[in-house]
Amino acid sequence: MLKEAITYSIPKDHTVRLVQITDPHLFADAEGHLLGVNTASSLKAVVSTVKALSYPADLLLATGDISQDFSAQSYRNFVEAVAPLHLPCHYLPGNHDDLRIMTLHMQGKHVYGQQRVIVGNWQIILLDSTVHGKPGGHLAESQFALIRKAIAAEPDKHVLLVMHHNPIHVQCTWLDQHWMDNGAEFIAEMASYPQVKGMLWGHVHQALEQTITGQHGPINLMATPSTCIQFKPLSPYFALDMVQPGYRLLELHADGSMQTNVHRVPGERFSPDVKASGY
Ligand SMILES: Nc1ncnc2c1ncn2[C@@H]1O[C@@H]2COP(=O)(O)O[C@H]2[C@H]1O
Ligand SMILES: [Fe+2]
Repeated sequence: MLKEAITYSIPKDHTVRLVQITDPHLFADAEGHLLGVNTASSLKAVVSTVKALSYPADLLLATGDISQDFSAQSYRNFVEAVAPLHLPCHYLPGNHDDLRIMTLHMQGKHVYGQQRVIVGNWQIILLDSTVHGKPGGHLAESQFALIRKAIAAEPDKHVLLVMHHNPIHVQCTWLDQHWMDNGAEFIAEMASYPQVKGMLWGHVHQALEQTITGQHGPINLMATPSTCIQFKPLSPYFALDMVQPGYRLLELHADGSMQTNVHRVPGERFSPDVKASGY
């Protein structure tokens, strides 16, 4: 059975505007640090940067690794931290999340863990790519089934697929061992659906944009920086990047095209421990 979608009544010719925030790695303790970065402070800086833009977003996507300590309080902290944006928040789990604790404590009037959103001329499908106890991902058959049913239920909507793990390699050897290990199958099937226009994820703590040619036209692949530490692109071994925490804005046009940009916190406030070799 396909669960009901959350539907926003926005005119079909309207451009849908999204903010994506990913990998905040929060702790119960507001003083919690990940490799030298206070993750509550860096998320707060990202939220302030988004707010300062006065971007007319329709909703917020939170794409996993909300917590670094699996605590109930870390999830409550997240809901409180993004409240100043006054946006409905749609979330999915990452490898550092516990979906049960997350579901219980990511609570708020407009906080949703449901897997489908219908907004304007678009259907956004939020997938669970996690594998219990593992940093890497895999897309289960149940998630493929969800996508097939969702597309069949709304064949006239353009589709944005959102997940935590990267379905393609990002060319960081150490990190690519933790990718979505059936990403190639996933991409091959998705490329056959005319509705699928984009795929969006977190996990890799860096910005990446690629366009692939689907059977019916281009598909945009997008990865987004974490709101805390950044991984150095194209590094064979674990290495942090000194660029600042960031987020992504997306404009989904009614004709199926999209525009998107990554933005970062201004200044040089956040400097992780460059000598770190992992976490
Ligand atoms: N040095 C390392 N080598 C391989 N994996 C690592 C290393 N350090 C951390 N990781 C894992 O790789 C993951 C990539 O991003 P995550 O935020 O999911 O969390 C990270 C850890 O689970
Ligand atoms: Fe992460």
